[in-house]
Amino acid sequence: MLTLKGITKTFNDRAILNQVDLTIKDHETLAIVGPSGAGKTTLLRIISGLTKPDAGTFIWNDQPVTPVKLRQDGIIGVVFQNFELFPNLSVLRNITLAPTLQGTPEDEAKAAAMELLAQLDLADQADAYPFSLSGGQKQRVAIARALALKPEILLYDEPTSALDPSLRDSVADLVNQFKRAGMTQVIVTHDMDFAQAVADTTFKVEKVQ
Ligand SMILES: Nc1ncnc2c1ncn2[C@@H]1O[C@H](COP(=O)(O)OP(=O)(O)OP(=O)(O)O)[C@@H](O)[C@H]1O
Repeated sequence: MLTLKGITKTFNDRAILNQVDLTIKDHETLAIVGPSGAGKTTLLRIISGLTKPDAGTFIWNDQPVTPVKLRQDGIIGVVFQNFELFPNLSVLRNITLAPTLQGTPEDEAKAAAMELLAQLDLADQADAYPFSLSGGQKQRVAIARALALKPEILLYDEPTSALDPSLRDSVADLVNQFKRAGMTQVIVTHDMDFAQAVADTTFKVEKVQ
C-alpha cells in the first residue's frame, strides 16, 4: 500500500495541489479524475518521482520512502501519455533496455520481453521500430516496457487520449485483464466513461481556488 500525505505543489506562485492525501491500496485500480488543469498529471508525475512536491510524505508498506526510489527500484512503472518510446531502438530493445541496464542477463531479458509481447499480441512486431507502429501498438509496447521491470504499481497518464476513440474499449479490456491478474494500477484520465469501466476507486483532484 502506498500512502501520500499532504502533497503540495506550486508552480510560479500558483498552488496546483494543496495538501492532497491519497492511499493506493494493493490490487486496486484507482482512477484520478478532475477538471482540466486541476493537477492530475502533476500528481501522477509526483507519484512517479518525475516532479518533486514542495511538501508531503510517502509511506510504502509502513516505511517512509521517496517516489524516486520507488521508481528506481522498479516498484512503480509508468506508461506515458505519448508513450515516449526510444525511436532509434526496436520494439524488443525498447523493452529489454531497462532490465539489462539493471543487470538482467540479455537472454533472460529477451525471453521475458518476448513473453510480454506475445501476451500483448505484438510478437510479430519485436524487430519493428516505433515509427512503423499504430498508436494502439505503441501504447502496448509502452505498457510492455513498463511491465518488464515487474512493477507493483503501474501508472498510466491519460491512456485513452492519444488514441483513436475506437481503441478506448481495448485499453479498458487490457486494464481490466491486469486488474484480474492482481496488478495495482493508477490511471489519470479525464474520460469518465473509461474511469467507470476500469476503476475500483475514483479520486477527484479539485482545482485549488
Ligand atoms: N512544469 C510546469 N511549470 C509550470 N506550470 C505547470 C507545469 N506543469 C503543470 N503546470 C500547470 O499546472 C496546472 C495543472 O497541470 P496538470 O497538467 O497537472 O493538469 P491536469 O489536471 O492533468 O490537466 P489536463 O486534464 O488538462 O491534462 C496547469 O495550470 C499547468 O499549466
